[in-house]
Amino acid sequence: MAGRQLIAGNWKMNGLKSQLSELTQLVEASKGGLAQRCDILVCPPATLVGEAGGAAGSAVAIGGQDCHAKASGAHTGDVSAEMLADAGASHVIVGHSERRTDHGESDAVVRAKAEAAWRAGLVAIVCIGEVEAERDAGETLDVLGRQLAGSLPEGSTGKNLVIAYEPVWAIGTGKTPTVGDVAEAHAFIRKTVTERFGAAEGAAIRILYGGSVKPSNAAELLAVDNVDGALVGGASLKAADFIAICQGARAA
Ligand SMILES: O=C[C@H](O)COP(=O)(O)O
Repeated sequence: MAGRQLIAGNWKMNGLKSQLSELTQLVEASKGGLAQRCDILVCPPATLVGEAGGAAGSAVAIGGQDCHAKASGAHTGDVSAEMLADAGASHVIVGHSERRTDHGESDAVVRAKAEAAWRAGLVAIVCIGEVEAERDAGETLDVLGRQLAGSLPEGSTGKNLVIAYEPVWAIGTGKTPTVGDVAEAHAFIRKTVTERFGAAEGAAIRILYGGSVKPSNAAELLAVDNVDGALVGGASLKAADFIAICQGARAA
């Protein structure tokens, strides 16, 4: 178990400036005591990272949703980890299944992006997870093992890395694995990182669960062994829902 839980919101490609009023409500709740319960992170679209950082102050951490592996250069439309850090981000999600699917990102690309995050001083949130056919074929742990081996850089620690386990079939579908399945996957991830990075870092690396987390199931999922927080998509867009999920965090 890695101490305080981290509840991270991923706004994905949602959010105009008006969405920042939801962040403002979250900041108020954080200052009002929610931050004592868990660490809170919001990853808005890149267009809002700077403004979100200004609104969040130190009450809520701000992260990016992706970064390029290089620091700068001729890569139209891309954003570097250095740019995110410069705008006020402390974290960046890499290897989300939507990036892996929409942009063909391989484990090697994800690993390079995690290293880029570190170069810029950001915490990398590396996403892994099986698709439904792999789950149905009983291949979940094989897939996770392969993705961990390929996506995590050498030198991963509890300070520079967070892992998000997101079964792809549970993302945005309202379907969630059983708590037993979540426990099995997280125990496997813990064992894998402990074997590779040693007992201290293996224990310190936070492993988030993601996929249809909402106020009604958050406390149950967050109580599972080796679940060190949640990566929340749709339900992070409404402050009231996200606050309710944070309130489901296990007391440290
Ligand atoms: O990054 C977040 C995940 O993809 C989960 O999304 P969701 O909560 O909308 O299922």
